[in-house]
Amino acid sequence: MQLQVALDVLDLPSALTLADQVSEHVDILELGTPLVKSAGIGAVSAIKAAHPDKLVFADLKTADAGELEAGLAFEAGADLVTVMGAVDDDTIRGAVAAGRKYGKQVVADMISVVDGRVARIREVAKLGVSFVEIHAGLDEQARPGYSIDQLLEDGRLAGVPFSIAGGVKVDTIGSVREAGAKVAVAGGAIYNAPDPGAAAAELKKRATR
Ligand SMILES: O=C(CO)[C@H](O)[C@H](O)COP(=O)(O)O
Repeated sequence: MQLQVALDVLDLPSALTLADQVSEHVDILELGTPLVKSAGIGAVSAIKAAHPDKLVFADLKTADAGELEAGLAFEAGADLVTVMGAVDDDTIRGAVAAGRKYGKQVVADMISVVDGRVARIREVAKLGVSFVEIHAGLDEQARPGYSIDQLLEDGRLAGVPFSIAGGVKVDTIGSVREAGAKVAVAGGAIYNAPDPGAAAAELKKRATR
């Protein structure tokens, strides 16, 4: 299973510093949505230039104009982008068309799709995305009683390639791997750690056990 670090910081210098600290232990460097919004699409190019050996993931969370927005990120050097799994099928189709044009990957972020999530995952997979990200966002995670377990169960049931995002930590990444995830996404567990490099190394060790 691959490990993806979510660089959920708000400026490019901080993102470059964090990427330097963790890159040797991760497979994918994600520019978090707040980073892309605050630093601009040029941050994708900067991260890719600094780490050309790593896959760069632009978490656009595109909700409209899928081909246009995905194309912007691919032109900037992204290897993967997100389109929202909850939006119009034509928006997803457009992002997929851009992926085909650039030879890059499109990931459907299933954030906020809770009821009927397995069925929608299967629908979106048929639209041509490379995989789906079964995802509980920061606001959902903050609610009392949140558990990653339902994400894992839906991944097991859906039967399509998936990643998991939503508070992946040292004590849950083994379950993420056992559920059959292609990628585990970790943000806070890495960037909030006293030593992000050591935190990423420990997660990677458990991701590939
Ligand atoms: O896309 C995101 C929030 O919308 C985060 O990048 C994602 O949830 C991973 O971060 P964490 O491990 O802290 O949940």
